[in-house]
Amino acid sequence: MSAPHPENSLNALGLMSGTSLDGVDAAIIRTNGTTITAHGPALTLPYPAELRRRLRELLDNAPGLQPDNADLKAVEHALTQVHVQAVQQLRQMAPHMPVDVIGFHGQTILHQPGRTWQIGDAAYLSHQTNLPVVHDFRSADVAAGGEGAPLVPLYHAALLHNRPAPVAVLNLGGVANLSLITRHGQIIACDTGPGNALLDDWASQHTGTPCDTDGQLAALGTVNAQVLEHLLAHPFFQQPAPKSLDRLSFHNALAHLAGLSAADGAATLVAFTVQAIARTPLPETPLEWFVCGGGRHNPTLMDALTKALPGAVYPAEHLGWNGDALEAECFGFLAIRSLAGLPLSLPTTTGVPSPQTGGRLTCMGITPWRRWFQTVPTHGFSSPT
Ligand SMILES: Nc1ncnc2c1ncn2[C@@H]1O[C@H](COP(=O)(O)OP(=O)(O)OP(=O)(O)O)[C@@H](O)[C@H]1O
Ligand SMILES: CC(=O)N[C@H]1[C@@H]2OC[C@@H](O2)[C@@H](O)[C@@H]1O[C@H](C)C(=O)O
Repeated sequence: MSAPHPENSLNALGLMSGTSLDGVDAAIIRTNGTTITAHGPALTLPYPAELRRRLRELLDNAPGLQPDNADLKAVEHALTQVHVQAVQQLRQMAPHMPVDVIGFHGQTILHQPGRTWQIGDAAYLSHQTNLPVVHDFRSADVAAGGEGAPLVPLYHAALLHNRPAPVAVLNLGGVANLSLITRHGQIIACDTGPGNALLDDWASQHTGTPCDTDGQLAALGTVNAQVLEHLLAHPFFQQPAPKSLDRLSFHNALAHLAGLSAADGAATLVAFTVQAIARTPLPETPLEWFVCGGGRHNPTLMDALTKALPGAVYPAEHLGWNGDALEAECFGFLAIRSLAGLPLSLPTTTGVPSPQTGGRLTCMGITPWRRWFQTVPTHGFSSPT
């Protein structure tokens, strides 16, 4: 299939609710699914503490839950309502970029080999916003034998198209993942290990704060080398890429920190995140690493990364990107790729046997698209009124 023409670009609003469970990231981009012709505004709408607590409870219980479970449905509705608000607020901020379509990731509550589960009510979101919604981005990849994650590498590659290779993007979310673009333009990707999720849990247990704000606790501690090596002995690190993780894949790791002071535990968890990245085998060594995701706000983590990684380490803003909005932008980008029938994943990003399309379209109120539909030859059928 030939690449879509830049003039066929649409304004896509991407929505991402990540593994940190902290809120919804929303961003607008203009794209044809290959190039990004404009970046619009972005915002983050935090979840109320009670919703965060209920989401965490869902994650902990997800393996035994039925899709029609009443609590699950209630949380899904509350979560979707926050997404609706995010869309409404962002549209008000961008009257110059009227939204054509929403890319809605939803919230992953379970991610295991052969099974990935995102909650979020696309029909309600579409109805409330009167916009078409592309969602369910991971199922087709998993059904075809892929990991279903990470999906952001094709967006990273689009952003990096004129950067000297080898070059990498590193996302430090609840889970960390990287994309490497090689000299020959190959896109290699995987989840690397924990990002901030364990550190968040540790900080919340020891200081009552939702994260180790500005890395202050970890900066006071000393890495326990023995515990660190124990953590890095997890079988995940022996698996070849592509590979992916669940928010709770390393949940038991905190038990290995028992007996450490709050500061030493935090320092050891920072080293765990960093060493998991530094030890990920890559076919080429990146000249530059561009770091996005909330972890780049943690100076202790960024300093440790800079020391451990070969090549220069920069926050995403070094290239003028918004490092808090990249994943949301990505799901706008993938929504357009889905509509254009372009792959969302590759054998080198998710392990899927061949480049894989994906996403599902839900249209409850398609007013913006009626104009478009009415221009399409109807072969004897009349257009909807
Ligand atoms: N000032 C800060 N100091 C330390 N950590 C911070 C700071 N700001 C954000 N973070 C970290 O960033 C996390 C949120 O990151 P982000 O929003 O990228 O995660 P996510 O998108 O939910 O995760 P994922 O990419 O795995 O889906 C917070 O949970 C926190 O750990
Ligand atoms: C199953 C799932 O939701 N995975 C997330 C998670 O958060 C980071 C990492 O693990 C990544 O694999 C993925 O998110 C991004 C957006 C991705 O698919 O690329």
